[in-house]
Amino acid sequence: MSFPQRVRIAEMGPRDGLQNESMHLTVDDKVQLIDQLSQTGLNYIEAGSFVSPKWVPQMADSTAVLQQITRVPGITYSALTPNIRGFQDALAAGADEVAVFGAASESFTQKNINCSIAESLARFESIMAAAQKAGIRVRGYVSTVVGCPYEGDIKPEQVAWVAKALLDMGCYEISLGDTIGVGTPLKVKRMLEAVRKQVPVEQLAAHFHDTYGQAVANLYAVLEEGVAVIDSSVAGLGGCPYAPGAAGNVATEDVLYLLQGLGIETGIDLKAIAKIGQQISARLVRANRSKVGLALSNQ
Ligand SMILES: CC(C)(COP(=O)([O-])OP(=O)([O-])OC[C@H]1O[C@@H](n2cnc3c(N)ncnc32)[C@H](O)[C@@H]1OP(=O)([O-])[O-])[C@@H](O)C(=O)NCCC(=O)NCCSC(=O)C[C@@](C)(O)CC(=O)[O-]
Repeated sequence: MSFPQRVRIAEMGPRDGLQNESMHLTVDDKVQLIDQLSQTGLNYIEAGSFVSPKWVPQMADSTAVLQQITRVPGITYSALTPNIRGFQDALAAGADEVAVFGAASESFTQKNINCSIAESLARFESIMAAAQKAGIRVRGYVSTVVGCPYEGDIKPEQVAWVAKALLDMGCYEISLGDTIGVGTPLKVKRMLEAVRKQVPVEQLAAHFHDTYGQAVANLYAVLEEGVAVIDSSVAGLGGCPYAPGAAGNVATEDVLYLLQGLGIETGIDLKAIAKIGQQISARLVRANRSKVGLALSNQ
């Protein structure tokens, strides 16, 4: 396989990022972040999630956020929905698209959404039916695709099975999450090899966390195999509340720098993203976790 000519970045900062930052931002702060990101050339921003506020209090104000952002034509503002109630709330708030989220590990599924993998798939079926009726596209996540904080290594065939189940129920794209960032290039390649026997590579996205600093290397490995959609968070914001110790998503700045070096188009302004990364890190009173962002800020 050869590298794709163009890659679509799905910006996760406002959702995956902020859901796990200890400082809770105001609605105005979140709206400002999304509005700034909307001016950088991104065309996909995950803006919030419609989950239980007892489980993830940081996302409790997603309705207000989605209602107050300034929408830029051509950008998809998406939201995470674990059940039919979340789907209805996301729809009412004006989400353009929703995402269901499952996992390849039974224990992680229990800790994250309080049900088994089979029960989660049944819940998603009802979201799929409602989404189809409303004309809304649904993205599917599979978490813990190489390792689970509770079960250790995960078999590639198990990931392929869950990914195929999401595809079969109607998800247009499956995002493969290395939730705790334990992957290495060989491991993610082996996982991808199994998944692409079940799901066309054109319908796969890579969602890698950077806990062990391997995310950019892992992305290089899957780009070589033709994956052309990458999830990332400005300044490497976040982590996962049910994956203790996990770092945030790979930083958008770091991904853009990698892609620029490979001559792969994204249409996104790296300097503009880096500036936002510095600002949001300062607002959260935390270090910027993008090496590229830090390097650019010193120029
Ligand atoms: C799925 C549930 C709700 C089940 O939680 P449950 O406790 O089994 O559900 P329940 O139906 O018994 O409801 C419990 C309470 O939650 C309420 N509730 C129920 N549903 C909703 C809703 N949609 N919105 C708002 N409230 C809701 C419901 O009304 C009730 O309220 P109470 O009567 O106690 O006051 C819960 O486990 C949950 O919200 N989990 C979300 C966990 C989460 O958001 N995790 C982070 C996102 S996943 C991730 O980050 C990974 C990813 C996607 O990025 C990829 C990767 O990195 O791998």
